[in-house]
Amino acid sequence: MEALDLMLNRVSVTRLTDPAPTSAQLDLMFRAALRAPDHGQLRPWRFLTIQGEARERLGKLMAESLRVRSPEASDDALLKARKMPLRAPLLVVVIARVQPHPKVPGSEQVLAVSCAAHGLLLAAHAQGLGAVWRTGEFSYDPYLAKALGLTGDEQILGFIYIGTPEGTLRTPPALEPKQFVSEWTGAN
Ligand SMILES: Cc1cc2nc3c(=O)[nH]c(=O)nc-3n(C[C@H](O)[C@H](O)[C@H](O)COP(=O)(O)O)c2cc1C
Repeated sequence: MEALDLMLNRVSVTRLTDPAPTSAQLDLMFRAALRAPDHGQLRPWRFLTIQGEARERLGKLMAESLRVRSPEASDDALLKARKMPLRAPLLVVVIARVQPHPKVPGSEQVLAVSCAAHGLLLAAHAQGLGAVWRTGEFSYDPYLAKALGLTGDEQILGFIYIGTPEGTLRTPPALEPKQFVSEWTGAN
């Protein structure tokens, strides 16, 4: 696939099914992620892959974390939480590990990890896989972060759901650059 075709046409895919990416496909996705721009080459990222039965364990943890956060959560809400990770054959948890640095503020480190997540999405699309970046309440849940082994300087930037697209891909929305871009000349 041409690089520009990829960048112009990537869309998120929410309806995902088996098969999961192969380990060779995943390897390429992570290699693309690791090419993210990275001020100071701090490599401020870490990723967890979760597939197969581990998704059920993650769903159990999500339901537990919801119960801890909202003891009044309904059975329906708990069941929904439990099933969330089953929406794709494989999930990548994107984790930012912000470290103190004299020249690179934490916000820039988070931006670098966010670029890495975009690299994952692009490399998934380039290989005919489908992927979608989700956050939601569980990305910010300290109980879940701890259960997943995150330390105090780490944060979840998202769960990337990856699999085989079910059905045809959406047409990307046509946005006009001129709505967002203007030239600054410095004159006047
Ligand atoms: C940081 C971040 C968090 C997101 N979280 C969610 C989410 O929790 N649920 C969701 O449906 N979309 C979420 N999205 C948006 C989708 O990933 C996707 O970009 C959006 O649906 C537009 O689709 P497109 O990528 O095909 O343009 C998130 C995007 C970003 C960048």
